[in-house]
Amino acid sequence: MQHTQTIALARSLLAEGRSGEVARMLSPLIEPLPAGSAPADSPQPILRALLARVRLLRQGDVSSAYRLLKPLDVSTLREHLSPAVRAEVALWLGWLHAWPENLEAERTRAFNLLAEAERFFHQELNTAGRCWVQLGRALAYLTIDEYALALQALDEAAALKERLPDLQADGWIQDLGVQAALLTGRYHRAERALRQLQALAERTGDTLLKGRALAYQALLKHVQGGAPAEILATVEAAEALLSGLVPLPHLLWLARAARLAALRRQGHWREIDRLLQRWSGSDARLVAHPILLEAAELALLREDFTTCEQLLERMLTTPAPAQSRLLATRAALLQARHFLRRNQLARAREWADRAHRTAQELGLEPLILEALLVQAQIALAEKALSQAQMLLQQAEVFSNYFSLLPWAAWRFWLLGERLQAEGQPDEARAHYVQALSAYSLLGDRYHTAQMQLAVAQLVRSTDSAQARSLLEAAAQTFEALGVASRGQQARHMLQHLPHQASPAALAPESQLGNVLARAALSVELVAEAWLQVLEQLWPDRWLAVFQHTPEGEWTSIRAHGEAPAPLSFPSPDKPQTYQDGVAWLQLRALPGPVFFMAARVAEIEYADWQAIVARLRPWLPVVALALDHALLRARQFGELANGHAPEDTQPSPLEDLVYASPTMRALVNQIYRVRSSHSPVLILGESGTGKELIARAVHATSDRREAPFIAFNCANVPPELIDSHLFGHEKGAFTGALQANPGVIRAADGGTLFLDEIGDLPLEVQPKLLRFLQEGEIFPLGARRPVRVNVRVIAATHRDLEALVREGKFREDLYYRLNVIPLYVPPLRERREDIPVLVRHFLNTLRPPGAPAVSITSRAMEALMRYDWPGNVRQLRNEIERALVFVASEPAPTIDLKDLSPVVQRAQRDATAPLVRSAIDSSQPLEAILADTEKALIEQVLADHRGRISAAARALGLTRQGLYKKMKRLGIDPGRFQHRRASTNPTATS
Ligand SMILES: Nc1ncnc2c1ncn2[C@@H]1O[C@H](COP(=O)(O)OP(=O)(O)OP(=O)(O)O)[C@@H](O)[C@H]1O
Repeated sequence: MQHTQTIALARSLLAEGRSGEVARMLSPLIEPLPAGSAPADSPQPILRALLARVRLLRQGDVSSAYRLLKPLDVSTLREHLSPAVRAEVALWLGWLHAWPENLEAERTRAFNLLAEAERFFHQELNTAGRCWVQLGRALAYLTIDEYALALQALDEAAALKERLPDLQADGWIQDLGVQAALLTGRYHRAERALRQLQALAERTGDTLLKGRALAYQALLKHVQGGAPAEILATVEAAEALLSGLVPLPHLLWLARAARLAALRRQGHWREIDRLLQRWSGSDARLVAHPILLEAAELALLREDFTTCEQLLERMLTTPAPAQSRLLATRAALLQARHFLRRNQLARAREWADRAHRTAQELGLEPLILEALLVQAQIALAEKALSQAQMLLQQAEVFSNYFSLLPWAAWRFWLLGERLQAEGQPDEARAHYVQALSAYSLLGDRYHTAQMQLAVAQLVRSTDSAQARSLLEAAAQTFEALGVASRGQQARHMLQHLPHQASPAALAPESQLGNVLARAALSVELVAEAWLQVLEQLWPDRWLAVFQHTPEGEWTSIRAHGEAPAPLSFPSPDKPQTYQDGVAWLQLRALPGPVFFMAARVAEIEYADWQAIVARLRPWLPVVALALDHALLRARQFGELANGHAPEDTQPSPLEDLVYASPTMRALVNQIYRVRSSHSPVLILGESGTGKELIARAVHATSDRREAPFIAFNCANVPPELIDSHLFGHEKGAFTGALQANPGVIRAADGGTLFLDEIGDLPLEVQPKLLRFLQEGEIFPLGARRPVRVNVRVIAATHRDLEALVREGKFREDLYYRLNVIPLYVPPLRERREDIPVLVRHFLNTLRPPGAPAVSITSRAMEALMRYDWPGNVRQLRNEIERALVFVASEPAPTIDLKDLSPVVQRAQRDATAPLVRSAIDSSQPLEAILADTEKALIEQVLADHRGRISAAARALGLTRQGLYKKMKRLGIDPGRFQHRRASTNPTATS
């Protein structure tokens, strides 16, 4: 067969994922290249590029791939090749320079080579080539710690891939997606990508992909607090697949990291010593940093401070071959914990601050959270209580992590320390007990013993029997682990315990932690454990645990005794209710399934029941955690294995709200935190940032979600009519009031009223609104009596309300009354990470039904990301809508730079002049460019003023007529910008 045919066949086999056959076919054809040159017509360069691709992607064999391509790694040589071969060679060389295990790699060359390849693929409309370029970029970004850019490149690769039948590209999109999601703390996204990766690995029989998927699964289980034994089993499976394949152990290291963490939790520290010893022998440079980090962690736990310090010193002074800033941040955190343990608090703080800064620069949430908690711990040791309190509050922004056991345990511990330092020993003990249970749920022996010590310290004078059993357990653990100083501390405390004549029997609930630790394997077991404890405290009654699914179904999970005949279920968002002789207690709240326990309680016994509930209250967070854990396991082991879709990351009430930035995530967390409050909310932010969407989200997550949401824009109603629109009027209340009108406040009864542009509320109406907020009553015009209404008010404005107060245009008392829960929506230019996801969202939602998918080039996306968006998300939405019209008639519609408005294009040109020059050169005459610019400018101003012609004309220095003329000439429809005006008529949504 001719080489040309062989190459064509190889390409089609590669697209089908049959790369093993390609390797067998191509290997014998490789010949040495003549020294110093590569003849233009030789098939060798392309054969080498294809084979290098297989060696790299299928076997992870960097050195063999590099041997094949190294002779071509000189640009003067590549210049002699045909453009297509040159692009292919540049692509795979780019990949090699991005590859984290390539110790000879120069990372900047990776980007140059990939750009070289992209130029050609772009001209040739080679979608497959462009997709592999984006994947190469994603890998390179991951290697140099640019995680947001890596996620963006992956999104672009995924969009290009939509039109390709390339299973291998699919595999890599998921593979790199899991890595990026794991590091940035997007665990649901990681789970989703992992499931797809596993399905693909199954379909293609690709062992490397299978092994990688298992390694990620082990890591995911670890960060989510999975049982150590299960983590170890997954790691073993991963190692069995990978070790035969991968000559360099960087990949294996992922699985090994999970193994070491599991062993650390189980207390098998000597086994860790042995493994580190073994692994450090080979490929020393590659794994040096992770090994040093692991060894330092262990030295710290053993309180061998000198070794710990030396190891970290060594690590911080040698640059790592990949992800060096990530590793340095981890090392800094460990330094901080190490100095904290030695009570050198100033140095500890220095390191923790440094780690916090770099974690923030990298945008890695789990590391930011870790830094915050270490900083809080240091502040507690410094007795800087308000500082500690502030740091712990900041950590609450990441509350979604606290449903995962490792974070929950740490948080309980710190809260315990804080309460102890504030002189609240009972509260502190409750939190330590929660930490203790969470650590034992995790199977973390060292920290369990540490919490046993902490609880014992607090109870030793009041309950020496409990203190004794805790101290004995702690001493044994510390001695077994070889942590001598802690063991001695426990023994010393044991010797000085006051003697108790007859040891009091252990209260049933104090065994609960241990029972739950075993029970967290499944929801049914947790329910059973809980019921058994309750039965001891409240014998001979009907007791049950129920689940309420998001679809609204109630199911009994476990029950003891006979259920009352007609059983009526409580409202799922009430933490505690008593109805028809049954007491209900919420065990786990939203999001996800809600759990309740029910008990038959006669009315006269209700007080006794409440006493039992009070006694059990400290355990409720632990039960909730055990349930969370069991649900997580069910997802990991059930659906992950058989490919079902789990519940989505974004809870459904917020599905219209699209975001990726940490600031927006923090905002969403805040919305969840205030969901059960009925206080007014004040949303501040520039025009078009999504304030109304946020208001809708507050409503949709609250217990008012079934009742109406009414939006009212104070700026769009003539001032003299606002009063009657808001508060309603009786028939004949004023001239022209031919019908009675209830007004929007009454229309929102039971639900939420959204008052947009509250800064425009006329001064005369303000006292009436204040009265309503204070009294919950309104006085419709012409009415004789006040009317009571139950409405939650959410107000929003883009104006500076404090300035309006100073200028006397807004009442101060009303401002304070509205500003109970302030929410701030940042402008889009301060959260550019949201732009790619918003763009994709609008590309999907704004195209007509049935129209083909539209993609976007990286140049266009880059321009969208650079532009400052004075009109925020609304302007971005208009921009995409406009571009979609331009490309609608293309067979494979793609938005390129030239399809964007000139102002946006300019943002890109300022950064990369040549790109825009080519766009202008290629397309239009000067008049057209000027017309476009003028059109975009007018559209932008119209967007900023929400279609108000007079205001826009003023801003542009035109008369109304002048503006109308221009709009007519340029084909601008002002109606498009009046979206908000249309929505001022009260609309009820539920
Ligand atoms: N995070 C987001 N995800 C999806 N769409 C968004 C997001 N933010 C804003 N939008 C869209 O942008 C447009 C403007 O949003 P919205 O009307 O909520 O802004 P606003 O801040 O209330 O504006 P104004 O201050 O002018 O009243 C809407 O079409 C909205 O759907």
